[in-house]
Amino acid sequence: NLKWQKNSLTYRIENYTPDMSVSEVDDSIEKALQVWARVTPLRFTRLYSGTADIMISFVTGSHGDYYPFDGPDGTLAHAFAPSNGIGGDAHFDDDENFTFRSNRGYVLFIVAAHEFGHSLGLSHSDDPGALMYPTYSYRNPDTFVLPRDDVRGIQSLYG
Ligand SMILES: CC(C)C[C@H](C(=O)NO)C(=O)N[C@@H](CC(=O)O)C(=O)NCc1ccccc1
Ligand SMILES: [Zn+2]
Repeated sequence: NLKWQKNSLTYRIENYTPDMSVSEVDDSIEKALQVWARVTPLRFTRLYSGTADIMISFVTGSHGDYYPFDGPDGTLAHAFAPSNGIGGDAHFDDDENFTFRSNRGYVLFIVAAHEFGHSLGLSHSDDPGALMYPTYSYRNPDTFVLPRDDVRGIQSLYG
């Protein structure tokens, strides 16, 4: 499944990292989804129970899929391409220090926006300025604008 066959998607935040407040996590996740919603017909609805298309969790080490996390740094998170079941789900390595906007630690909004790119069907980009470039670089969440390469990529799927 290259992409979702529907424009209305649901998400659920299953648990929280101790690194930030609940409202900071909620805000980071919501803004990360809006990054993609703004340039596509996609719409996201939050669920507080049951199974959502995009299940979001903070986990460490082995956590029930075949891709155990690796402690601090290295892999920060992973997400599964569109499909039913684990498809779309995003797991964040809670051995990282996630932050709301500081450049100490990893800005959750930026990591989440990258992961949701995968959740929607995007692979990594070789454009060093792209959000979907394989490695994290700090960007100010207050001034973040989705780079052109990412707009092109997502609109080739859902434009
Ligand atoms: C092979 C995968 C599982 C590596 C994994 C990733 O790309 N997740 O989407 C990851 O955590 N990559 C690191 C970089 C690395 O492991 O070398 C990363 O910084 N990912 C988060 C990221 C990347 C670019 C922009 C924003 C966030
Ligand atoms: Zn990635």
